[in-house]
Amino acid sequence: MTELLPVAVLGARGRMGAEAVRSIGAAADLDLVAALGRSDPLDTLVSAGAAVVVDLTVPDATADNVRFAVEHGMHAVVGTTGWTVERLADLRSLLGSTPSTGVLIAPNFALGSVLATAFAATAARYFESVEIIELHHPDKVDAPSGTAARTAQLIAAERSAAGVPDAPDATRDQLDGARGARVDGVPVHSVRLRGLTAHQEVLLGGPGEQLTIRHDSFDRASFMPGVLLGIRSVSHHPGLTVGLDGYLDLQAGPRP
Ligand SMILES: NC(=O)C1=CN([C@@H]2O[C@H](COP(=O)(O)OP(=O)(O)OC[C@H]3O[C@@H](n4cnc5c(N)ncnc54)[C@H](O)[C@@H]3O)[C@@H](O)[C@H]2O)C=CC1
Ligand SMILES: O=C(O)C1=N[C@H](C(=O)O)C[C@H](O)C1
Repeated sequence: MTELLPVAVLGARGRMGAEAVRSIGAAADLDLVAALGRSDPLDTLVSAGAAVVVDLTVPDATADNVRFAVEHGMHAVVGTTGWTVERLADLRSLLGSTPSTGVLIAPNFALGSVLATAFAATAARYFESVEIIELHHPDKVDAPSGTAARTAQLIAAERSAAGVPDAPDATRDQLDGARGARVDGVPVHSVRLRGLTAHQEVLLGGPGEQLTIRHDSFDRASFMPGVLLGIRSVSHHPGLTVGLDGYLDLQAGPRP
C-alpha cells in the first residue's frame, strides 16, 4: 500500500484554510494530520508528524510559520500574502542551510490567474501603457493583492529586459491615490466590493488599441487544484519557488 503524505494546514478556520482542509481530506493520497488556528501551538506540527505545511494565514504571521516549518524539516506551501523582498531574502538564506527542503510561495493558486499573469507579462513588452486593476471581497486585509504585486513585478521585469520606456503619464495635479499605487512603476488600483471573490484586469494600451487580460475566481474552489499540486510537488522542488508557474510547464507544445 502507498504511504499517505502527512499534511498540516495553518489558518484552517479561515476562508481559504477551511476550503483546503476539505480538499485535502477528500484526496486519497493525502493525510490531514493537523488543522491549526491562530491560538494553536506550532509544536503540534511536529507531534502530528506533518511533512508538508500549508500556510493560509495572515501577512503578519506567515514568515514565522514558514521559518518554524523549515527549521523542523517540513516543506511549506504558502498562499498567504505579505512576502516582501526582504522576507523572501531571509527565507532564501534560511533554506541555504536546509538544502533538501522545499518552499512554494504562490501568490495565486488558480491556474487561470497564473496564465493571465504570464500572458500579461509577455504582452507588456509590446504596449506603451499598462495598468492593473484588482478587485476583491471587502474582508481582505491587504492591498494591493499579492497577485497584483507579482503581476506588476513580472511586467516591470519584462519591460525593463525589452528596453520598453516608462509609460507616459502627463498627470501633474491629482488627489492622493487617484492614480493608484505604484509597484515597480506599474500603477495598481484596488477595488473592494461585497459580492466579489478575486478578480484582476491588466489593461494594455497602444496607439488606437487596447488589450484587456482578465481573470475571475468566482469561488475558492478555483484555488484548490493548485494547492493540491503544490502539496504533491513541493518535496521535488528543493529551495524557494515563487509562483505556481515554477511547477508548471507554461511553454506551448510543438505545432502540428
Ligand atoms: N494564493 C492564493 O491563491 C490565495 C491566497 N489567499 C491569501 O491567503 C491568506 C488567507 O486568506 P483568507 O483565508 O481569505 O483569510 P481569512 O482571514 O479568512 O483566514 C485567515 C485565518 O488565519 C488565522 N490565523 C491568523 N494568524 C494565524 C496563525 N499565526 N496561525 C494560524 N492561523 C492564523 C485567522 O484566525 C484566520 O482564521 C491571505 O493572505 C490571502 O490573501 C487567499 C486566497 C487565494
Ligand atoms: O485574499 C484573497 O481573497 C486573495 N488573495 C490572494 C492575493 O492577494 O492575490 C489571491 C487571490 O487574489 C485571493
